[in-house]
Amino acid sequence: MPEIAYLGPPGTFTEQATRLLTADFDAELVPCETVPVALAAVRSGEVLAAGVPVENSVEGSVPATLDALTEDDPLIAVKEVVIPVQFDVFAQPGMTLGEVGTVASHPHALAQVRGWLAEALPKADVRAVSSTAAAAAAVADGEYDAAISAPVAGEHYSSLQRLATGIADVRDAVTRFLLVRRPGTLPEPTGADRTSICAVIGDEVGTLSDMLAELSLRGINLSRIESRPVKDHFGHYRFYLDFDGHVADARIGEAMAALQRRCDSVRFLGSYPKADRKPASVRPGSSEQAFRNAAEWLAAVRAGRLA
Ligand SMILES: O=C(O)C(=O)Cc1ccccc1
Repeated sequence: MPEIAYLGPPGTFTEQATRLLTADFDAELVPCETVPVALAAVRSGEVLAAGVPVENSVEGSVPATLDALTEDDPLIAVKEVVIPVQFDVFAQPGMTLGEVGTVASHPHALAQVRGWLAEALPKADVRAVSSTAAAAAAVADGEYDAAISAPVAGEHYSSLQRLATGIADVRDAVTRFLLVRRPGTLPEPTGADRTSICAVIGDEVGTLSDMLAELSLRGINLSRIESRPVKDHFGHYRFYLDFDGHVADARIGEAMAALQRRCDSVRFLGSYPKADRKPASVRPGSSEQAFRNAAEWLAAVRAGRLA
């Protein structure tokens, strides 16, 4: 049975997402302490793939994932899922909110309950740990007084009591997760796909706008752009781009080839079906047929077949 790594321990949001990402095959889920550890297990071949959090509707992208995707051998995303995230508070039995002196969670979770913490636990010492379930496990071990975790953590750490539920500052928050594996055959285009790339561009006038123009000229919808520093080169950045379409689509292929010419480097991070299954809107001049017609026309011109 293929092994699939995820940000553990059991009871994380990433475990729930990874179960959905692997719902169509038999998989054994392997908890890892961090996202880089999970991705290293994919790179070394220890596991087939990993489920990782990539972006949250409130707190933005997960920097550890973006960095770990690009700072070593290439990996590609083959599937995405978006799940709602709600948070509960867990503590040892008998403890009241007023007695909580230390509260732990994943940094992304802490950022999404800032308002609640300020109101309900204004004096508590807030500790960032590797995941929401790691926080619950640490509370069960007596390291902290309270954990902010996924509601499902209550099933895994059953010695704990739930002190509060639904504490997120923004209701309806969602997080996007990717299933990532070593490069190989790509998922088939579905007409409702997303492509992710990471591009490094020079510190010169117009390079970013030229890069974006390659997409807009071909009617490609950019759904996310994010920059992260190239760590050993102050002032240089990697740009992470998500756009609608599959690398097998003519307009996407042409845009990627243009980016490869213009940018210092481009890393392909995958083409995979969008979680919302919304088909890409394609302008008439950018359709597959339009590209085929144009290629045939050009071939004819070059062969001297036109009057
Ligand atoms: O710690 C977890 O449970 C995770 O899966 C990471 C995370 C944290 C907060 C929101 C979404 C994902």
